[in-house]
Amino acid sequence: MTSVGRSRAIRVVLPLAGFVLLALFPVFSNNLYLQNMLILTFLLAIGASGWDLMGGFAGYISVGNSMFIGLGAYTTGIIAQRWGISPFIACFAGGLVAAIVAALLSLVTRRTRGMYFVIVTFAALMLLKWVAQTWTPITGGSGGLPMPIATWDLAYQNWPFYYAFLALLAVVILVSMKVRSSKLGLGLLSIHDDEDKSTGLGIRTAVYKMIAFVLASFFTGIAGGLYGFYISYLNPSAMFDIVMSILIVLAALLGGRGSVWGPVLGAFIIEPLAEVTATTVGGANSGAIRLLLFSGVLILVVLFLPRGVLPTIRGWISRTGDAERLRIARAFRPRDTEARGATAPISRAESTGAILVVSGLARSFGGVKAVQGVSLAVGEGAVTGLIGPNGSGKTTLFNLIDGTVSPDAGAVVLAGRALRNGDRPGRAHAGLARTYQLPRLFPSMTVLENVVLPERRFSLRRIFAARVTVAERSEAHSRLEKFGLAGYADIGPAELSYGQRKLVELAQVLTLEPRVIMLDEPAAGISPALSARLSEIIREVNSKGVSVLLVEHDLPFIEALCDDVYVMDGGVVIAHGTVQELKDDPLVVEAYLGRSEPLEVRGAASA
Ligand SMILES: Nc1ncnc2c1ncn2[C@@H]1O[C@H](COP(=O)(O)OP(=O)(O)OP(=O)(O)O)[C@@H](O)[C@H]1O
Repeated sequence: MTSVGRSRAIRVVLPLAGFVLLALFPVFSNNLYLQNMLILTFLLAIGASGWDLMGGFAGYISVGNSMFIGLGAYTTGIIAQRWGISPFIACFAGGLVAAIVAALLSLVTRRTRGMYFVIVTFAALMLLKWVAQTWTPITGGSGGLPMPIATWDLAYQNWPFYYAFLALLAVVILVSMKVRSSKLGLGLLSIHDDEDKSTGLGIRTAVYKMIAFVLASFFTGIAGGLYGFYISYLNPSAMFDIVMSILIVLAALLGGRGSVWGPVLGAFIIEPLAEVTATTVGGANSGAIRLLLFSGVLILVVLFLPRGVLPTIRGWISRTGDAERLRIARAFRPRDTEARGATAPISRAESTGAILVVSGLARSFGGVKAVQGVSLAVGEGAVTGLIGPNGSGKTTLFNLIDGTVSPDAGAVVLAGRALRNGDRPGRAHAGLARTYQLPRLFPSMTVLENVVLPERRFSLRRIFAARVTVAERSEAHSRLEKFGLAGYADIGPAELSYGQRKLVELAQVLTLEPRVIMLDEPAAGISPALSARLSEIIREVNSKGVSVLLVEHDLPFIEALCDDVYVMDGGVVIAHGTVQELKDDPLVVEAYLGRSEPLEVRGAASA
């Protein structure tokens, strides 16, 4: 058996064996203490696995996920008490209510990032606890809410609870696996790495985050309903418990966030510790002491084991594999990266009409007028240049065109359609793509996954499709091969040179099948050989009908590709024409070089 086959077998056999052992445990042992500990471990593992969908995959840290346990428990309790429905059935309504609250929170937080999400989830937990305490007619207030008493034969002990939790944990693990192996998981990873860039690649990040949060809360809510039934009496402090929220985060972080098994492993480590402290820390301040204790452990884990147990171990194992893959990739470095001679620029005459029209775009940052009423047009099938000295507003103009920054005034029209502000993925779907001055690839993915990630159009069905389909893999492979990067498909972008990363970013945006690509200084900081190769690639992409707006300081590079060039200075367009026309324009020469000598456009950089 190969090493890949062996590791795959281990990944299947180990969890199955663990599951069978856990399933058989109550049959062979009637130790109620251990059964109770395992039930609480399952609850924590379900909570931590759910938390990980947002916290681990997408990087959105919630410190209020125990609210879903509380919501599930109270919904189940109220339904069971009022309508006599079994809590084993009512708990699904608990999951639904938790999911609805998560959807509402997602809507509220859809424009917030980082710390704001932490604060909102904490505030929601406190608010719901207050509601449970004060809405006495429904929740029983601080006095609590009794759950129905379990009616099965005592000989079965806690079996129904035990197996219900174990089955739910198995479902949550399967869901987590499905998320990981689907486009949803890939999209969440892209949010984790660089959400801003992700939206520019057409990913509807707000929808991805909402689905992850709703999935997590649904299962945590069901678990909450079962838990409420198990402990038979609900009170607001125990159900909306901040210590439980901390334990959930701790289990996911300790085991390893962003992985299927990490949060489960973490729960099996943390729950026994929580049990020990629950029995040893007593007195009036026991809650506060446990909160301090676990918060302290959380800080230690973040400081000293930031990736968690499982990913750290996996990292040790795969380091040798990665080094080998990189060695093979380098051995197959393509021969055709030598510089090629300059070819004729792509003439304005070859293009017809304008595909991209920018009119009157303006944007200030405080007192800095970065872009002031800029208008320009990119002809259909043209490669249009945009040059200007540092700080003249080129990147800001790109940000305004692709929707990263909203304009104070002006409009962008693509293929005759005015683009809506505030809908960046929509601009990508309409056919607008861009690369960055400093390439921004997603470090948590392989090169191939980076190329496959962009979303041409949004559909819920696509979100649950395979992370990389067979067709996508072969399409990405052939593009990487054309770019001379075939051997690098399965390694991380961190292993690539700066220039190679620029090429991968270009390969990535081509997945959008764009009508216009905006390239921000593609040749900056790369070798002359790679620069020549890039020039060839741009030419080839353009020959397939893709229009290009090219920002570049390297004038020979610009001259080789385009004869239609805009010049910006101080946030405005000061000239427009062919490179030959511009190089004699005193205004351009003055702005660009700060002195009145003709611009040197041929020779130096292509030498
Ligand atoms: N987010 C921001 N906040 C404040 N000022 C900004 C911001 N973005 C850009 N600016 C300012 O706007 C002006 C134009 O910057 P911009 O980066 O667009 O120029 P550029 O032509 O792309 O320069 P370079 O060639 O060096 O990349 C500069 O004065 C810059 O400091």
